[in-house]
Amino acid sequence: MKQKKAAPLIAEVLIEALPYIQRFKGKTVVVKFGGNAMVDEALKHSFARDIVLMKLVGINPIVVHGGGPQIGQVLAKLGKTTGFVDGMRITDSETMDVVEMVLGGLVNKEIVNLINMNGGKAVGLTGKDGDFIRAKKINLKRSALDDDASEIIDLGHVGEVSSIDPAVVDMLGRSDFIPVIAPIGVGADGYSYNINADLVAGKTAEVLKAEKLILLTNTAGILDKQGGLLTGLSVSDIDALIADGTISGGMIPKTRCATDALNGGVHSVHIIDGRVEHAVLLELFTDQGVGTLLVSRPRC
Ligand SMILES: Nc1ncnc2c1ncn2[C@@H]1O[C@H](COP(=O)(O)OP(=O)(O)O)[C@@H](O)[C@H]1O
Ligand SMILES: CC(=O)N[C@@H](CCC(=O)OP(=O)(O)O)C(=O)O
Repeated sequence: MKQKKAAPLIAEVLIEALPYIQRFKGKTVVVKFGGNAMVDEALKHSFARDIVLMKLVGINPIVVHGGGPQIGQVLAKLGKTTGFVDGMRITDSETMDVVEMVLGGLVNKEIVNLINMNGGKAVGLTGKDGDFIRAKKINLKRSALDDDASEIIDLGHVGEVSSIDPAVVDMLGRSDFIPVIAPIGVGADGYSYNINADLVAGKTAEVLKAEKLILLTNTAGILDKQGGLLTGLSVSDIDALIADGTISGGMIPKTRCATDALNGGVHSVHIIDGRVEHAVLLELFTDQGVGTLLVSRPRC
């Protein structure tokens, strides 16, 4: 039986959420669910419930998902290995087929199903649906920070977003539906492109003029070299942390997309710990928030 004295606490929590619900009602929030955050069933359900609750209180959640580890598992079963450069998977034609099957099929439909099982109405999309994510082959310089570097690394079918048509996602989001987007784009040549999910989330947030972009991952946020949590970071702080090697691997595209989104008008970006139950609700509706907050300018 529930203890009676918990009731004032519940009321307190709900009241704490009220100003946030009022502030975010009618606003779009893009939530990126990273493959590393999809670690166990309970967490996946808590994520889905958070998304459903957001929709019910009048926020417009748009889910963009990853699935890097899930792609890796299927590739391993097929006896195939792939390398990464700056957090991007080198993607040959065979790997692209696996990426499309895993992201557009397995992972996308799992998330759609989870949201629907928890009372939402999710609709899964890849960038091919309605031709809404146009992609082009990514040109990665030998050093991501060196604009003058002449050597381009060929990552195969890895793309970057050339444009996003917001119409289909906007239409779904304005109705009862919750769009769930797999990060696959289509080129002018009709080929599929494997796009890092963080990049798709950032561009989607920018194009939809989202209030917030929330990136769930498998760390407490951006950590310093001693493992301490960093927060209140500006675009210039991020550049410095990449240059000195504090930010590396998969955190590079994540922070790059975050800074692009901030420069593109998204109000705030949060990198939060997807291993914590209800991390999205804790970030949105509580005074303390969680994880790393990124802002466009240094805070005074
Ligand atoms: N400074 C940093 N702070 C936190 N994580 C970092 C940092 N630098 C590199 N990383 C790595 O980035 C990973 C998150 O990126 P990624 O594996 O692509 O996750 P996701 O699947 O959530 O997109 C972390 O698990 C960690 O290994
Ligand atoms: C180009 C590139 O690297 N694409 C990613 C797409 C999935 C992704 O981004 O998944 P996470 O968010 O779980 O890392 C990949 O192939 O793994």
